[in-house]
Amino acid sequence: MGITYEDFLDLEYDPLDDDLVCEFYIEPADRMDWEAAASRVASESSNGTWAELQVEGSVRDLSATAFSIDEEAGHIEVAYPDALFEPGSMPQVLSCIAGNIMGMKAVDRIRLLDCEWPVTLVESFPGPQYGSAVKSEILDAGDRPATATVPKPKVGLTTDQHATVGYEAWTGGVDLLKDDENLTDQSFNPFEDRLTESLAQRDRAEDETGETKSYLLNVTAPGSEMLERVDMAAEHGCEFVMVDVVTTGWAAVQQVRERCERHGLAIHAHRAMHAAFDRVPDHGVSMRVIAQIARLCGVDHIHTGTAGLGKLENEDTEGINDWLQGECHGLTDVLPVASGGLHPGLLDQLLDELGANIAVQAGGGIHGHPDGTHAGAIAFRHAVDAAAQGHSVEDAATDCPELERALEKWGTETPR
Ligand SMILES: O=C(O)[C@H](O)COP(=O)(O)O
Ligand SMILES: [Mg+2]
Repeated sequence: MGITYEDFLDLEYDPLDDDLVCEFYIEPADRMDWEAAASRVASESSNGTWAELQVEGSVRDLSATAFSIDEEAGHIEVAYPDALFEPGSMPQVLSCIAGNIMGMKAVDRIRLLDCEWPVTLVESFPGPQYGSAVKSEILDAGDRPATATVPKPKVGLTTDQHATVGYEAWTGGVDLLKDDENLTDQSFNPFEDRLTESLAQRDRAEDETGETKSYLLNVTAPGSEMLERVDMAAEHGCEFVMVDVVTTGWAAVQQVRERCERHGLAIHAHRAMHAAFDRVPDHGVSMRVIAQIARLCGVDHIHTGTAGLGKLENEDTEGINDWLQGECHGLTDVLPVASGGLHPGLLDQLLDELGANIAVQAGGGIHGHPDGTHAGAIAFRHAVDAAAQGHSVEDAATDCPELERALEKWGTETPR
């Protein structure tokens, strides 16, 4: 007797401890019942196909099982046996659980909502080196949020302008200068020049302020070039690299993680393009799962949104942050980064929602200050410190004219 998709459904199945359990939202296609749709998801994402297969023996041990169907919520759960996966290979894992099934005609919509990662699979990945410990091991942020800024315009500043903006922001109180997602190695601001000039300004800012400062240097590049940029960052005394993790791909992130361990560098993950997977609520891969993948692969920071306060659509920032900072078979946590349309007037609300164990990043909310970057950085840092101590930004503005000016300009409104 062969294997058909019906073999991939067992509503009595109790997942084993080392099964990977995935929760999906699905909408079965026209004339497809729930059981048929759920079993096809389990089949196509493990070792079945549309046709009956004439095979016997241990190959069945690699089959996934759809074991729960909640028609009202549209949720199904599928358990995947450990042996289906190549340990430590995120591309292979994703080619199963978020592969062909995303385009399968048996379902009109399918979204990977959440995963329960078993210890065996988790232990095959490195996880982060530092996580939220970057705040004390690399920076002087202590119990307050770490602060970061992206020079704006996001591309087009010369190297000298970029490094000067860094100096102004660092001396205004910001911990981290950050490259933007689409700034890598362009003619107007070449990678190595930017690295050396920014770090020279960083050293100057550290001498003047007595605070530790660092730089989130975007090393995103194709192939071995990215690893060479990681090496360069370490040689020049940078403590972080930044990677556009979705556009660059998880295999490359895993390579960067390995190389960063050699140098003791922390990884800041920018999630540009995540919304192609997670913005449409009934299809794709949730940001929660993207964040889980990033933690397993070993990033130390990842952007998880602004709890709806900033300029970008976000899904459940709080829940994602809780997962990133919760227990997962001993993995180091990840420091979530709130970024995208933040300004000082939003920080008390943001910290109310997300707590202080985060990094907060503002580009426009610092460089768009009426008195420029330095004043913008002072306002931003003052608002962060006040919010971390439970004060409202309005109260905090009474002894900080820069913050008062920022509030006059932006109030406490969400930008668009
Ligand atoms: O990469 C980022 O996080 C953005 O550049 C944020 O920029 P903004 O603070 O101006 O929205
Ligand atoms: Mg950006």
